Amino acid sequence: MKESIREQILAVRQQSPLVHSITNYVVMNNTANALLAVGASPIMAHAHSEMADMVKIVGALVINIGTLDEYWVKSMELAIGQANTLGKPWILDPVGAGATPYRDEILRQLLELKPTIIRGNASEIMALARRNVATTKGVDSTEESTAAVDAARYLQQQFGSVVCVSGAVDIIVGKDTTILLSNGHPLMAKVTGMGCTATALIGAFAAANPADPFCATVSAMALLGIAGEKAAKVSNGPGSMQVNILDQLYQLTDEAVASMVKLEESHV
Ligand SMILES: Nc1ncnc2c1ncn2[C@@H]1O[C@H](COP(=O)(O)OP(=O)(O)O)[C@@H](O)[C@H]1O
Ligand SMILES: Cc1ncsc1CCOP(=O)(O)O
Ligand SMILES: [Mg+2]
Repeated sequence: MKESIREQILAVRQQSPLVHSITNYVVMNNTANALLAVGASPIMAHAHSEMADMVKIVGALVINIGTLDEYWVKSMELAIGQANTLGKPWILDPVGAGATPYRDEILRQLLELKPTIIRGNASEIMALARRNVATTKGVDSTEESTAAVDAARYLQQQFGSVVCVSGAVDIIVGKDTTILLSNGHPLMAKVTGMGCTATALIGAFAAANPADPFCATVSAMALLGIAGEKAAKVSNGPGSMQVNILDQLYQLTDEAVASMVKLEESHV
């Protein structure tokens, strides 16, 4: 797996894939900068009239419901329809799942379109699977990622998606394999849009490596976690952390990621 992570990082830098995001107002700038820092190319667009043409020219589509509304939901459906027709990977970030009935109903409809990859925090993944949802706190998790493993497995089996639950430990659930990554730093959760950034980077890795969405997800999460770890060492708080992560995403070599990754694999 470590060798595959190295190859995937190099593939993103060599190919510089174009990633289309329909994402929320809060994180547009952060995620565009993170995509550029890893060597990918961002485009954000949501006009109905250009969705089908836009998806034709991109390598992957990121759907993030953070600040959804009725117009944007239609944009999402048009873009996903085209991605599915063309066999391009699309990644769902169920921001705030469980917060309101509207959000949950839209997510139910989006799940039927079978995302290639789903990435959310534990509360969101549990709400998405409608499992053990005790509490929700908007966009932040009230649960540890380990509490959402059953929910992630359920989603994987039901919709065929690779499912990533992020948190102190990132858990990536594929058809036959589950990988746990223990990189990262608590300061990452103090920067808004860190989860959305994870999802955007997964988009870049899935675009460069469409044949292996599981490994693409592991690679993106490993890179971000290690960038967070290194950034935290030179940051004074959330403000400097936000910019230092971008520098680390830009500077980290594939060798450094392979040597620093804390990865545990289970075949279940
Ligand atoms: N306590 C923590 N320790 C280490 N890494 C963390 C921690 N909390 C979040 N992260 C990292 O921050 C990124 C965003 O994850 P998370 O905070 O779960 O997403 P969201 O912003 O959607 O709630 C992931 O790369 C995750 O590994
Ligand atoms: C605060 C907020 N409100 C709507 S979207 C959003 C950003 C959430 O970003 P993340 O899930 O990456 O923390
Ligand atoms: Mg989130």
